[in-house]
Amino acid sequence: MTDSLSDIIARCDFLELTDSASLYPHNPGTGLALLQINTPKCQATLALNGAQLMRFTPTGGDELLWVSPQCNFSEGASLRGGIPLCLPWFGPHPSDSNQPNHGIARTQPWDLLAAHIDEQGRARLKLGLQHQADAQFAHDFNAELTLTLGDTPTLELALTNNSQSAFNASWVMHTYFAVSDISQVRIEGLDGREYADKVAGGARFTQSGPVTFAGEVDRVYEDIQLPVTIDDHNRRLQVAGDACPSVVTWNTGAELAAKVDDIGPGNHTGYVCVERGACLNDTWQVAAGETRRAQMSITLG
Ligand SMILES: O=P(O)(O)OC[C@H]1O[C@H](O)[C@H](O)[C@@H](O)[C@@H]1O
Repeated sequence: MTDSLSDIIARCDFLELTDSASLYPHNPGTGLALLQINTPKCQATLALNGAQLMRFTPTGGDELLWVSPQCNFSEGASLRGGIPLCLPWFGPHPSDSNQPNHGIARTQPWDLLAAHIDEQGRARLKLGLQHQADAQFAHDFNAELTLTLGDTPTLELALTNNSQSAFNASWVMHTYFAVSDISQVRIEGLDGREYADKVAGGARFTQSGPVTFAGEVDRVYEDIQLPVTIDDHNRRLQVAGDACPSVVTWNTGAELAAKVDDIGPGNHTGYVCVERGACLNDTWQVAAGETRRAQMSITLG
């Protein structure tokens, strides 16, 4: 039998159950339970809704992640900020436009399966989601997300096909990075690579130089094996992936931000999404009974 959430929290003095009303008092929503993680190395906040890391602050350092001032903290909502996990499809559903964008994992309650401090003083939390075949996704699967929170965060995904036949799964770890000003941000490491431009209906272009943000940018790069770097004037962050060949770069720009309820006018300047996963031509085929694994890590420098 697995331990309950309250058993794990009672055992782990670095975990504390809190809620969005306490941590985000000005945000909309009916309220959401949040888990606060405090260790000598970092302070972090996790929503069990979506297994979504909302905040990550290295001790003595600056916050890594952005949460929209309009993020709707409600059960079953998609939370605008932090690191949503889009799974088992990225973007619109491949065949049914009535299904939600970006899959079902980000709006489901996940179970906290285990938590401990490892020998290097990092908090490790394992979360799980069981899906039974239904109208949204016609295969049983089990997803596990393991967060390792030291001076920097690492996220590992394990996806197991529990059904009798293979399925396709596209997914990304959709990180909202806090930036000083989007107009100053450059994403390095994609020069010369082809991308699908979602702003241009998926037309393909070749990246020239770093990605910059003078308006809406929504691009998917495939088969990227090396880390990409976010240069934000004040700091540089590396986003590395193991078995995360796709990179998505996204910011609404001013015009679209004003139309998106949970972003709002002017709020696009504070974030850049640099996402890693497997989508478009990198989509996973997961055989019956197979487990696929991937890892994303974020480091300074
Ligand atoms: O509004 P959401 O469903 O959270 O999607 C937010 C964005 O996610 C990704 O970055 C996609 O590439 C964008 O096309 C999408 O607009």
